[in-house]
Amino acid sequence: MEFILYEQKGNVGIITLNRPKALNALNSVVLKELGQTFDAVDMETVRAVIITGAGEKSFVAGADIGEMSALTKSMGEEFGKVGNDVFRKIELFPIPVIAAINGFALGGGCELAMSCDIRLCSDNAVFGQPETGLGITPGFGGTQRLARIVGVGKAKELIYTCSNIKADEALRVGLVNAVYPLGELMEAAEKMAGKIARNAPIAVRASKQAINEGLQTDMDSALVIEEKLFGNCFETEDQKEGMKAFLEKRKVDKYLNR
Ligand SMILES: C/C=C/C(=O)SCCNC(=O)CCNC(=O)[C@H](O)C(C)(C)COP(=O)(O)OP(=O)(O)OC[C@H]1O[C@@H](n2cnc3c(N)ncnc32)[C@H](O)[C@@H]1OP(=O)(O)O
Repeated sequence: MEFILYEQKGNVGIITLNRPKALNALNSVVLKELGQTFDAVDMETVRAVIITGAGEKSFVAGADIGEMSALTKSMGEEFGKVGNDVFRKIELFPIPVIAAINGFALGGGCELAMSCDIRLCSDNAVFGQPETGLGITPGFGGTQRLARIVGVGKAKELIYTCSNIKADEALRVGLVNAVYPLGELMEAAEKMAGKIARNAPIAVRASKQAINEGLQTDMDSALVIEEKLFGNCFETEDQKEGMKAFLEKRKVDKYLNR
């Protein structure tokens, strides 16, 4: 991999976008490698993934403007599909993905963060969708996910005005879950990932699936989705052990993922 670093620490996979000279901007190679990295995650042992940027200045400063400057209409549509396919893979990834946003998260960088389940950022983080200032729309899902996360009015304001927001406002509008001093961000992300990894993996995966699928439909249909996934948990060894441990007033040593 030229632009992606990956390491597994216990049950947590850590992906680092490593193109610091371009503030981790996303060109076609980075996007391809990012998709391949998720495909290669060991799903037997990894129970949560963290994605962050190399350096202390930028998570991802957007899609690569140099590459995009030469695109035609059809090439632009194809580039949008490349990014959307990778980000949809992340959004639908079976286990939780935490974005540890360590600086600029602009355009495709903000869109990448929004494809993750949980967003934690450092106090130097800056978010924005500056695309209309470049003559394009957001193209990796920003018109859809930003409105769903911060509300239609705020999303339209940010996209129409190309205004950036800092970490404190991102927290206020619900774009991030929490803000940390830069030097504490990864520790906080790994701590949260570790908490997730200690819970029953089948139940965590089923919860992500229920939320993702339920949001696509009406409440009655969504509750049926939840009922089926809830019921499935009762044929797992982890459910038997989890409830037995409570009744025996002890902690579960380790869920077995079965
Ligand atoms: C479908 C998705 C679409 C999109 O994402 S559209 C793109 C959205 N992103 C942006 O518009 C942000 C573009 N970048 C900037 O505005 C600035 O950067 C920053 C405010 C993030 C940082 O400014 P400063 O601290 O002055 O650094 P610097 O000298 O501008 O950047 C350092 C190096 O990083 C390269 N770079 C930064 N962002 C991108 C990018 N999005 N695509 C390609 N290269 C980028 C620069 O060019 C430069 O490189 P060199 O030193 O060789 O000139």
